[in-house]
Amino acid sequence: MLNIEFTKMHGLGNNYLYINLFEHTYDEALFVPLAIAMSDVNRGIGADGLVLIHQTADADCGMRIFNKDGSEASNCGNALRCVAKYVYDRGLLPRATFTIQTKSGINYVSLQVANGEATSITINMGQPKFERQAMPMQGEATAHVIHEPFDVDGETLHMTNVFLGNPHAVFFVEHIEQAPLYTLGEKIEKHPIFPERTNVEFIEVVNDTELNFRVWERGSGVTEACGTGACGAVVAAVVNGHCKRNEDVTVHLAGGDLTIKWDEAGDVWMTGPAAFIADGTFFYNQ
Ligand SMILES: N[C@H](CCC[C@H](N)C(=O)O)C(=O)O
Repeated sequence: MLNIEFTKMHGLGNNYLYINLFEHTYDEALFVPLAIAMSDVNRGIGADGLVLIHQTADADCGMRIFNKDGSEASNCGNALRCVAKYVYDRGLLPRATFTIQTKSGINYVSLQVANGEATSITINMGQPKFERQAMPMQGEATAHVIHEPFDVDGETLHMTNVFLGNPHAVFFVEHIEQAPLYTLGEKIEKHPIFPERTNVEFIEVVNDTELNFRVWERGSGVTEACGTGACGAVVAAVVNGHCKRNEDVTVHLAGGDLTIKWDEAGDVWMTGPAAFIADGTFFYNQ
């Protein structure tokens, strides 16, 4: 049996189990089954997935994220904010600005701090891509998908695709509470047109600086919040003429609000909270 020390944290209710690889070393083959076992709410701890905090020569620290089905993703906005809070509050990186490496690149982080704790975290989430090949999505490799008809389960929706280190299929709806999250979320996630699946976001435009948002996440299902998804939603809203570049947009997710801006330089900025829930030991029977 392996005793696995972990910290549970959440970003607007999107909760992960964090393992500090600055202090522990495990076999690489362990992480996928461990993500599944620890995320299980009945026989494990219960979470949306597993996040590894590790050292890297390319940035001040590194992060890997596994969804609760064990699939590894290349980026995670809520986990980035939680990792930033973890390494600052626990003294691994006692600085208010630093970089975190993910599989999709290097993210610049700046913290608002009070009494030795990070109270709000701002992250440069990089520049969006729109080509089908980026998602990836079948069809003409360099084509963009902006408000295009998309047939699923006998319905025709209009889809906008945005890649921000991970794929987002974004759909605008009249009323967010009527979004077909549970009826179509998984069908879109696993649609054969997406060979590596996709995250699925439904957006209601409140006005040009406010969006209501719900998400079906690849590999985790419905979650309270999705940071990369909120960034993708704002980018999709701008390219569809609902919001403006270089303006703060408030995204109302089920778990709370994020402030997102797609600036003139092309970078997408995300600002929001992160919180500790518990420290613990998981007794893992391999
Ligand atoms: N399910 C996502 C990873 C987690 C992203 C989300 N939790 C966020 O905060 O960005 C994927 O497979 O691409």
